[in-house]
Amino acid sequence: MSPADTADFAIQTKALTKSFGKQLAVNDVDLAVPRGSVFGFLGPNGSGKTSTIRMLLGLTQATSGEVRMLGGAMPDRAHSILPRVGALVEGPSFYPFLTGRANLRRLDTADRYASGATRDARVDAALDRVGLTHAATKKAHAYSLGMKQRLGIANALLMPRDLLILDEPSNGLDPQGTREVRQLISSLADEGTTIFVSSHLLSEIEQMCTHVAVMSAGRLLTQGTLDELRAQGVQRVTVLTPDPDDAVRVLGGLGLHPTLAPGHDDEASHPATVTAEVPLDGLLPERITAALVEGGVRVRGIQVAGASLEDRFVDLTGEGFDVAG
Ligand SMILES: Nc1ncnc2c1ncn2[C@@H]1O[C@H](COP(=O)(O)OP(=O)(O)OP(=O)(O)O)[C@@H](O)[C@H]1O
Repeated sequence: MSPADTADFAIQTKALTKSFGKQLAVNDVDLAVPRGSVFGFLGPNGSGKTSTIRMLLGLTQATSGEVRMLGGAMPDRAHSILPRVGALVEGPSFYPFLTGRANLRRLDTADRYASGATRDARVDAALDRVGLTHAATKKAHAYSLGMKQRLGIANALLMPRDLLILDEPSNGLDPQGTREVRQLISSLADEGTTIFVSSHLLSEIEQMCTHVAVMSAGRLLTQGTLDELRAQGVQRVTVLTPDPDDAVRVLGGLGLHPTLAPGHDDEASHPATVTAEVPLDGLLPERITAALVEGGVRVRGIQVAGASLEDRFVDLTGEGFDVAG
């Protein structure tokens, strides 16, 4: 990857691979995360998200492949890149009997790029940024999970960042905590920070991201904007009719591959359901309806519905996604 190729990307990987013994946790992954995006890194548990993130940040060595972040090669240029990258990986750990503010001061002290002269101001600004000023003097053990997660994000924000990498930031949070984290991510994105956020929850990615990449069993199945992914799907036509055989014939004549829903009792007056996939760039609904009517099919109902992102991801991964918020 030449630097010119990577100028528009906050993160770019090429053939990134990590194996643990015989197991390929991350298999030949080419990620391209545009600058300014909120990029959702979606995949079921165990699909290789955390291993990828750990390689991006230089926390573990890649078995093979390349990583560039903010235009520089990792891990060679880590010393100039990492100060511009904030990260929340595998849940923050804090000293329970120190206050939120004292915890952040401690963590900042451990950062060799952070200046002691500006520490107090930066800690207070980060607490303010995540809405924890009121709880700054509370001990961390008294924080709710959502507050702890926000304190973890505050830690990632102690220095000005061009890129934030957040591994499952809503893990273990209740709906209110999830909402708080989502709002925080949106407002950080509004300020121009590129955000790379992993999740196993499709609904979460759909609500806050501009882009998404889908991982399954170590492989990157697809990536792009949410709209691009939706556009890759298919639509489905569903016809309710007492003339299912004619409907199958007419739809077949339009080049579709219709199927009759099971359970039809062949009783002439009972409507049956016939469905077929329709390519998104294919037939218009009105053309399908006209062909059915012209073919003598008594249409009691017709619906042409787009595939949801969820359908698309199930198609891609062959597994159900956790869609709950
Ligand atoms: N240190 C390790 N040693 C051996 N196997 C590992 C190690 N770390 C991860 N793995 C395996 O690699 C695969 C990918 O794990 P990884 O944690 O990257 O997935 P993930 O998508 O982040 O899932 P989760 O959300 O559950 O963490 C899993 O099968 C996991 O068991």
